[in-house]
Amino acid sequence: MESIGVAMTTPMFTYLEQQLERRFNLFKLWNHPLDSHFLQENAQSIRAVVGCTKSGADACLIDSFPALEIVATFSVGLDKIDLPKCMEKGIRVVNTPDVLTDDVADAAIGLAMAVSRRISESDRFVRSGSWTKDRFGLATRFNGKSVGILGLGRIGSAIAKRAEAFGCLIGYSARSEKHHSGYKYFPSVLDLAANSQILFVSCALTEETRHIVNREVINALGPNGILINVGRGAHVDESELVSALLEGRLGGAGLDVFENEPHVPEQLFELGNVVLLPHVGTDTIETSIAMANLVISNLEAHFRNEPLITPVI
Ligand SMILES: O=CC(=O)O
Repeated sequence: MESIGVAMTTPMFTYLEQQLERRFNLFKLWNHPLDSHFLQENAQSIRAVVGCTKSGADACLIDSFPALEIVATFSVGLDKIDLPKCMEKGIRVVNTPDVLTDDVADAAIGLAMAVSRRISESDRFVRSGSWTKDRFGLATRFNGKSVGILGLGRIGSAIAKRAEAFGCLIGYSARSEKHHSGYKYFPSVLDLAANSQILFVSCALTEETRHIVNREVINALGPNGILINVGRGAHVDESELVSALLEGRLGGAGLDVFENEPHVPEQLFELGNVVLLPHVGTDTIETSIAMANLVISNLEAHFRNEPLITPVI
């Protein structure tokens, strides 16, 4: 397979780069301006694109490679791939589901715990020397809270399972009711938020779920409510979130994702009731290796004309 051109859109994980380099003719696109010279020399040999949450395959990139057969994303999220375009051109698409589910769910619970028990804030209190002069105030418990989950897919279900172990009462919103889950279904996101003390966002980003957490949903969650987002930044109307936190209309937030990564609204930096992560929900060594291996196995299967392991299209 050494002669097959594979284009990686941005640096994502050194191990993945090394494994791709061993098997394919790897083009690291960040080292090559996508100019006419590069395309003239290489476009015909590039049969696969490997993208990620930062940089996937938009219509322009897809059109640049006329021999493109498959797009593999080093992520479960598909929002950086022009799926209709891939469908139209008969380009296969694969992602990395399942292997990352537990780590994202762990990160979500970690954020909920960090916000409710004020863990990051109390860590800063100790480091700054404030403990020698003052007492740290009270937090609120995580266990036993009513939890709402937006999207009861693989990750949402893993969050629910963990929250259940903490004695939380689970409700969810999803496109359809999952009768076997045993959790309370809320057809309306607004009702879910009104009945939750902590709202987790873990659905896929689509046109229907963009800004699904809007001003009304935030207000329904209320001044004691906590929002946890491990989905995508665009699930939440970020400027509404910032003003709700500044005005005390929302109790707190734990965010792994933002609308314009890596840029985060600076007003959030001043708020103690907010915990901010740099989109690291999947970033453990174990999961990253499993994701990379899945990308490789899918590409190898494709080029051997074998069934794809995790096909999207
Ligand atoms: O955000 C992470 C992913 O989509 O895998």
